[in-house]
Amino acid sequence: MRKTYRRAFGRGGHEALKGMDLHVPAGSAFGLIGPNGAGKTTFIKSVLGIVRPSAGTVRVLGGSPEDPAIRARIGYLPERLHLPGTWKSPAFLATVARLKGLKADAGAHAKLLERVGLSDAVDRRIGGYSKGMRQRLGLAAALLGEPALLVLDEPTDGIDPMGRLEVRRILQEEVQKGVTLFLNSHLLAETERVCDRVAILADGRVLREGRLDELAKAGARWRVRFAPGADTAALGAAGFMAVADPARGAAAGGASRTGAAPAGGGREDGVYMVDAADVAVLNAALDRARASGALLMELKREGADLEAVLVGAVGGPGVAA
Ligand SMILES: Nc1ncnc2c1ncn2[C@@H]1O[C@H](COP(=O)(O)OP(=O)(O)OP(=O)(O)O)[C@@H](O)[C@H]1O
Repeated sequence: MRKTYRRAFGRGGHEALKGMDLHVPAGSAFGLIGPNGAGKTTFIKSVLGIVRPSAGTVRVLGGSPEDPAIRARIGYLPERLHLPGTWKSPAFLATVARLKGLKADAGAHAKLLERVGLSDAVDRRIGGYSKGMRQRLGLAAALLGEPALLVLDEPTDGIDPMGRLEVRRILQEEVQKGVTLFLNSHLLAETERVCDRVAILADGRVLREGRLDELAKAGARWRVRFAPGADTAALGAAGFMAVADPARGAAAGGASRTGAAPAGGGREDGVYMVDAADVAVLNAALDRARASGALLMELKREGADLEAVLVGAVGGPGVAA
């Protein structure tokens, strides 16, 4: 799929999506991540039928996103929520339900508000809600009518850690029920906790896509500390890179993930990095290190988080638009 935003006058335009091909399996919890301006919102809008692709097609829940029957099965939480400040949340949900063509069901709406932790705030005007409360109300609105697909743009924006836990629990319950979740979040830890699949989008193209555990495994890096006196040359031959961190003393906790020094330049504190796609490779490297007389003191997985995968795919700071 391609999307070029045309200029109002004259020729040309801005190509936001440059040949994006993405399949989101039904029932998955799918996270879309990428730098600012990558095209994430454009893609979401095309899934919702708000933006029409310049080339290619979008199929959602087996149909067209422009089909009202398909749209009715999608719950959407936009990044920027516009809520009527003078209203109260039950009236807001009732109106959204009517717009979605759902039957009026005050009891179901009350349960939904309880589920998102807003039952104590039903008598208050929405204008007085905190950012987190507004997000929760938006989530309740997205959940109206038990959608088959939930598209959430920054759902935990402004929500405190306990609230995030609650939102995550709700999203996990939905996925367990068979709902497909499509999440766009800058909070990578959130995506990591909620999603089982991830696509990395940058400059209008999908750079990586797959199961989170597989993407993470591919970039697995381990931080290892050996007892003083290890043979650095032998460790280098076994794949261990001495960490080059000028800040002496920060080795165990604060050295740069990418700051590896050539083998042979090992530091007194014995901290090294080793890349190992799986535990078998890791253990083989450790066996080689031990065979050279090195004694293992600490071992910590380093490169398997989503941030490392993203930086690895996109190329590190400075690429964000
Ligand atoms: N209506 C529009 N008209 C023209 N250009 C647009 C329009 N909407 C988005 N763009 C451009 O398309 C590109 C992709 O924007 P988009 O909002 O989809 O990115 P994004 O990944 O959601 O970014 P962010 O993470 O900052 O929200 C950007 O360069 C943006 O300036």
